[in-house]
Amino acid sequence: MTSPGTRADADAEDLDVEEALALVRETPGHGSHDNGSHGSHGRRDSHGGHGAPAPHHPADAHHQTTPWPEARATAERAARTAARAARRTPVAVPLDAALGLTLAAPLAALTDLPSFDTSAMDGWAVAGPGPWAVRDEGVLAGHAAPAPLIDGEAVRIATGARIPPDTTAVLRTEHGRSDERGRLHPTREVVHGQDIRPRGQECRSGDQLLPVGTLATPAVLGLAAAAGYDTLTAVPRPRVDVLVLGDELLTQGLPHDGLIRDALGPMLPPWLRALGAEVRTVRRIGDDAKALHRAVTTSEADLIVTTGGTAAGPVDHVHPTLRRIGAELLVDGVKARPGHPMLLARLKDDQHLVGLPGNPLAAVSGLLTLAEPLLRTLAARPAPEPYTLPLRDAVHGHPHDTRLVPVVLRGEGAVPLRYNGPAMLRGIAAADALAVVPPGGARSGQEAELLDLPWATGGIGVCFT
Ligand SMILES: Nc1nc2c(c(=O)[nH]1)N[C@H]1C(S)=C(S)[C@@H](COP(=O)(O)OP(=O)(O)OC[C@H]3O[C@@H](n4cnc5c(N)ncnc54)[C@H](O)[C@@H]3O)O[C@H]1N2
Ligand code: MOO
Repeated sequence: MTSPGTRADADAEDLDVEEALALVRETPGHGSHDNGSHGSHGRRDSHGGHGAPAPHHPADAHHQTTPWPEARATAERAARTAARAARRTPVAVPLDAALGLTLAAPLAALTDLPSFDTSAMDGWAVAGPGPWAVRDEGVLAGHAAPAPLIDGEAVRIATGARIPPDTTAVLRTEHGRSDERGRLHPTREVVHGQDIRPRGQECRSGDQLLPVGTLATPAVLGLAAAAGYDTLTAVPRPRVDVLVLGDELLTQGLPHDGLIRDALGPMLPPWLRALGAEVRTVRRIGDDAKALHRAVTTSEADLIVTTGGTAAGPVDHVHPTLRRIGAELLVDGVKARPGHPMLLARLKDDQHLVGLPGNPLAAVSGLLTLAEPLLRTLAARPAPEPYTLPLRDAVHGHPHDTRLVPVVLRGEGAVPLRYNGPAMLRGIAAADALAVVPPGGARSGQEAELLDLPWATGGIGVCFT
C-alpha cells in the first residue's frame, strides 16, 4: 500500500494476491520474471534487482535511501520472488491451527448440508392434518434413525433431530395444545413442510463453498468443520527468526547502570504473528558480531528480523555481517521518520532479512514498512484497503521524509498523539493507527492515509495466537 495518489494501478494489489496464490501451486519451470525494480522509480542502478538476471549488489556499495512507498513495494516484490524461488507447497493444517491462513485450495463441501432432513424447531413431527395421536417416545438430535410416522401420528422432536420418514411438517412446541384425551391440536394453520430443513438446503456434496485465497476467519473454520473437514489446505505461514541485538538490554526488572529493558523482544513476536508469521525463535545475541553471523547463517527461516545495530556505531554489526555474507541490499535506509536506518536484504533466493532500528518506535516503523508487505505477500493475504481520514490537528512534517505518526480514530477523524519520538512507545501503545504524513507535513483537516494497527482493526489481525 502506498500514500494516496502515488499509485495509479490500484488493481495491481489484487493481482499480487492472486499471483502469490498461484505461486504456491506453481510447477517447476514457471518463467515469470521480476527484476525487482519499481517502474519509473526503479532502483536497479543503486540497489540491484532480485530477479536472476539482475547484477549482484554487495552490502557496502553507495548508500541511497529509498522513498517510503517504494520501500513497501520493494518488500512486496521481494516476497513474490522468494515465493517463486521456494515453490512453497500448500500444507494441510488442523482446523484449530488454521486461523489467519489463506486457503490454497477451494473449500468444497464434503457432504450435503444439512446431511439429512432435520427439524428446525423443538416441537412435534406430524404426519397429515391434525389432531394427532402422540407417540410415547421422542426423537432427539444425534440419535438413531426414527421409525416412520403414519398419517394422524405425531412424535416429540428436538431441534436438529432427524425427521422421521413420512413427516409432513414440524409443529413448534408453542403452537400445539393437548386435549383431555392426549391428542395434539395445532393452534395455528400448519403449512406443508414447515420447519423442516431438507437435506442439501445449504449445499450439496461437491459444491464450492469458498474460493482459493479466502482468509481463514473463525467463521470459515466453523463452515469447514460443518462441511466435514478436519484440516484445511492452506498457504504455509512464513517462518521468522527474531534476533535482538544490544548488550544494554535487560529482560526483567528495572533499568539500572545504563542498562534498559528490552522492549522489542516482548513486542515483536505477537505482532509478527498478527502479520501472518510463524515465529520460530527469539534470540538475544548482544553486540556480538560472531554470534550474529552464526545466527544469520544457520537460520532456516524465510525471514530473519534483527533489531538494533542498523546505524553506523562501533557495535552496529548488521551492515558488516550482511557484507561478510555477500547479501544483496534491496533497501538500505528509507525516507521515513522514525526508522530511516531500516533495511531489507536478500540473503538467499528464498530468504530475506529485515533490519529494524533499535529505537522502539523506529522498529515499529520498519515492521510496518518492510516486514508487513513481505509477510503478507508470502502468506498470500490480501492487502488492506487503503483509506484516509482527515487529521484533527496539524502535524509537522520532515522536509524530505514520510512521517508515521500514532493517531487515535475519533468519529470521522484521526487525532495525532504526543509521545511519538523514535525512542518512545507511549504514543503507539495508545494508538489505533499510524498516520502517513507526507514530506512537508499536513494541515489540520488534511486527509492522511492510515495504517491500521492489528489490535484496532477488529478483523483477523485481532487474533495474535
Ligand atoms: N551517527 C548516526 N547515529 C545515528 C543515526 C544516524 O543516522 N547517524 N540514526 C539514529 C537513528 S534515527 C536511529 S533509529 C538509531 C538506529 O540505531 P540502531 O539500529 O543501530 O540501534 P541501536 O544503536 O542498537 O539502538 C538505538 C537505541 O535503541 C535502543 N534499543 C535497541 N534495542 C532495543 C530494544 N530491544 N528495546 C529497547 N530499546 C532498544 C538502544 O538502547 C538505543 O538507545 O540510530 C541513531 N543514531
Ligand atoms: O529513524 Mo530514527 O527512528 O529517527 O530515531
